[in-house]
Amino acid sequence: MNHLKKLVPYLRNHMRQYVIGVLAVLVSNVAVLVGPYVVRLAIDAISAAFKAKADLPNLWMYALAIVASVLVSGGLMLLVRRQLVVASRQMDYEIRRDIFVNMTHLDKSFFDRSRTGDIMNRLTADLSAVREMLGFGAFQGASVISVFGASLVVMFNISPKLTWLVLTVIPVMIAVLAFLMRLIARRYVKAQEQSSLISAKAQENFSGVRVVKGYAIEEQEIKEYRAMNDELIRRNLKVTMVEGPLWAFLSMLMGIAYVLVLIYGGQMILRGQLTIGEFTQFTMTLERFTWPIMAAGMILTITQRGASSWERLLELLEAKPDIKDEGADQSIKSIKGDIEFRNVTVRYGNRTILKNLNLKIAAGQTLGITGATGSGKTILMQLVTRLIDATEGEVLVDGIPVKRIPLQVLRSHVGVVPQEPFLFSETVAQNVAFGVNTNNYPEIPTGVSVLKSSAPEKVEPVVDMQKVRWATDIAGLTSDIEGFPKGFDTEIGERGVSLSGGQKQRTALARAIAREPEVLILDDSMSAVDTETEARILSGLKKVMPGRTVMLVSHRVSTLRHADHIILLQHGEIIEQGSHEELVALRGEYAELERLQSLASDLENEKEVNA
Ligand SMILES: Nc1ncnc2c1ncn2[C@@H]1O[C@H](COP(=O)(O)OP(=O)(O)OP(=O)(O)O)[C@@H](O)[C@H]1O
Repeated sequence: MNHLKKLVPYLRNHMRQYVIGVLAVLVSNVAVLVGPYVVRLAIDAISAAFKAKADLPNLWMYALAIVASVLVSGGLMLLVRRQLVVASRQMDYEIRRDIFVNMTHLDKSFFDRSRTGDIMNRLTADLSAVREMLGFGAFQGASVISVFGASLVVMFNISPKLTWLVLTVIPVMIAVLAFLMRLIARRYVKAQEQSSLISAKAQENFSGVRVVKGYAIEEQEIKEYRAMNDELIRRNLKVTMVEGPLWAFLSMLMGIAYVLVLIYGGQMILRGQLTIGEFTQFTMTLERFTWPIMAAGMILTITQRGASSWERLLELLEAKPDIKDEGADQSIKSIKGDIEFRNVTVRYGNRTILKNLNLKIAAGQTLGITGATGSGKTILMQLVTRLIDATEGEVLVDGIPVKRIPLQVLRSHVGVVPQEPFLFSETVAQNVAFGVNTNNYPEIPTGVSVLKSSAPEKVEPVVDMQKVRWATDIAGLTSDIEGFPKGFDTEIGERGVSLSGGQKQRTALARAIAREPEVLILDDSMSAVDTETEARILSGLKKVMPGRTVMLVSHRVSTLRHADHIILLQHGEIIEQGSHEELVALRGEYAELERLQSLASDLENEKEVNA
């Protein structure tokens, strides 16, 4: 329950709404009890008139008093909803906003470990459970306490003996509730975990729909999805199986209390210890009194669910990035592009990915990197933007250890085109202009009430079409775009489904070029582009990006020969390095690669000629 304390800052922001809401609940519930009291007065007045054979009292006054109490109580309940339910909606937003902001600062390793579907489930289902606890739960909780207290006072006032009789069933109820609630909480968490797995499965199936269809494994996926849903139903039923008997048992206990009151209360009337009016008021109040006991179970369920869900959300809200910006020298505003790897070793567990690597790239140089799959090429690139940090040794940019350069500065001056491009569901132009002019977005405040912070100004993304066109020209994409139905304004579906692999890669390349970065990293990012187009793009790049450092990963010798210096990685170590000519002359692995690729290319040309 310690983690619930972490909700306090959010609640504190809405203190006024909670105070007004809870006060209104109290007054409303006291007003409700006025009804039975007026009924008692009316019945006793009628009985007295009947006994004295006098005229009937004016019943209109009683009726009006009952209507007035109902109106006051109903009106206040409306006010309660406006305060507590509105506050819970606002906190729902505040928590979601804070989680979103925190998550955008987490690094790659967190997302490597997490499943998107699970995160989405937490941000929807778990957040709803927390909202329900903060709004409906708080509202009902305040109601339960006030109705319970006020009815108890009224009942004691009418007859302490009858009240004690009713109270004999309470300890049994509390014991049963306490036992079953713990069971419900455990089973609820298991159901939520399964629900997350299902969301993750659906999300992966939809994003990977081409693989699923390509392998014709729809039936298998449907079967697995069904089995997972069956398990969810089973787990939810296990929750219901406890909840069902719980309500039945509580109703039975309250039924017993009613029977006791009827028998004993009836005898008290006959003995003249209680008037009929008092007895009626007692039973009517008892009806109100039973509600909190029954509702306590529901509120505990809501609270248990909310608390378990909040714990799951805290994992997102409190996750800390492994790569931190502390110790950065904030006076560094830009970089030039000299890169050095000094005795760099990278390990994952006991696997060594890069071994004591030393390498220098002067600003403006193009470094070619090749090596078998899994030899550590991508990891080497990721060290430059600090997507990961070296386990041992140092990476330096302009002679400064990367840890001392603010992350924002480092990353905004390095353009990365990853192996698998990711495009957003926006227009081609917006996708290319994605990383340009991001500084004019106001920072989203966190940890503050939505009521106190003004809504962030709407910043329309300004697309500098001249720059976009310049970038797509270099990336060899302009003629493709002009062939699209709406040119640069063509919407790209989720993950760019309407583009070919090569077009997607070139869009990602144009995006990196548009930022005019000091360092450009191309991680095998033109594998789907034919060699001729690639050669054109690379020589175009050289012309427009003089003085900029390029790191070029490729398996193609035809690509690598554009580099000033080439390294060949094997199991995380540089086994050969030099210029293209030097490496060919070395007659090592690189020369063998070149020989095989020229042979393949000659064979290809021969085939074309014969055809
Ligand atoms: N998060 C991780 N945890 C554990 N091992 C990892 C992680 N990321 C990468 N590796 C491992 O590090 C090694 C190097 O990976 P890297 O992606 O750098 O290979 P690569 O040379 O770029 O290969 P490819 O040409 O196939 O892209 C691989 O064996 C990979 O399995």
